[in-house]
Amino acid sequence: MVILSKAAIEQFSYVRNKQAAALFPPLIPTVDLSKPDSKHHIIKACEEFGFFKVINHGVPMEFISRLESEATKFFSLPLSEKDKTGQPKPYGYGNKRIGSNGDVGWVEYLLLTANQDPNLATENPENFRDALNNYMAAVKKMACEILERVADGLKIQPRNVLSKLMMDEQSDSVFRLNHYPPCPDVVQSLNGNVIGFGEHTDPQIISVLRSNNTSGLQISLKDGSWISVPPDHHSFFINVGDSLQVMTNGRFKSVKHRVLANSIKSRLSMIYFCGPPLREKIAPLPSLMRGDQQSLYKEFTWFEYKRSAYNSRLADNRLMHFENIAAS
Ligand SMILES: C=C1C[C@]23C[C@@]1(O)CC[C@H]2[C@@]12CC[C@H](O)[C@@](C)(C(=O)O1)[C@H]2[C@@H]3C(=O)O
Ligand SMILES: O=C(O)CCC(=O)C(=O)O
Ligand SMILES: [Fe+2]
Repeated sequence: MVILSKAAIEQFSYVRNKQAAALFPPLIPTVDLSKPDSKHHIIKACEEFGFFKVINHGVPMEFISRLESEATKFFSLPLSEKDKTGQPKPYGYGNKRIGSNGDVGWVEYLLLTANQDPNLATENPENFRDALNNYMAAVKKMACEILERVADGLKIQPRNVLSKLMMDEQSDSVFRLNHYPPCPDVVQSLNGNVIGFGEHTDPQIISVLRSNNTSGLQISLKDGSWISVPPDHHSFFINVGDSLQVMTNGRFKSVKHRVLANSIKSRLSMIYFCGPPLREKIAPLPSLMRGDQQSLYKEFTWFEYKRSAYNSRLADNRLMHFENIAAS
């Protein structure tokens, strides 16, 4: 067996990445929320990538930094302290295991409901809770604005047809803090990749992601190739989720994404998943359906979709079970 030196391994992964970058230059669409015409850019990005970056978002940097510092303090606690939060069922503190169907990754996380006061079992959780509430309120407002611009861009009325789902008191939104510690195995693995969070699509309407300046997030393009998303700690990234794919009858595609672990730097990300109320029917918006166009999906509620999603593995195609075969 040939044993490769570390330098040789690095050379391999450099060549691979260089080729990928040459073929697929970084082309993440950026939307400036301060621009009145941003709705057109949002629609284009949702159609082409199911993903875009948001600048001039209006979320105070102070809220972001405070939450980052509280989250860093939380993840620095001894494991026994973090475990007091309780295992994720689905909410709680999780370490390496993602969901309950056998997925694992180089990650620890805190998963919380976004609509109730977070249940934090640490000593003096007041500052953390306060930072979470301020951050979530500001991000929710921005997500609402984005969904209203989506409605405007799609020329559908009323403009809160999508945003009202996540603004509903009973919306089933989720908040997640992910911490990816530096991973020593990255340099030892042959292709230089260790999975932090395996490939998947998010089940909700949209997800609003912010991370520190450590790379790792990748999105899959329509041709199946992966591109790295350059980190930007001042900006947010929006993922189209499965529910929005259905509501647009497939015009927008939920973006497949994953996170690769980093050998040197830790990554901290915070994601707000905008979910509808459990009772909500998830179906194509009638005003988007032309003539005799049929729904690509059978009718289902968010409760039904969520139940099915939480019984699936990360990489599964969750919408497959809800496709309307008669329409294809
Ligand atoms: C493996 C799983 C984790 C997940 C529930 C699931 O069974 C399949 C969907 C996963 C996902 C991906 C996006 C979000 O991070 C998440 C909270 C969600 O709503 O769906 C996770 C779920 C989880 O970690 O519990
Ligand atoms: O941590 C990240 O940057 C992304 C994680 C993710 O996709 C998720 O939690 O659903
Ligand atoms: Fe995700």
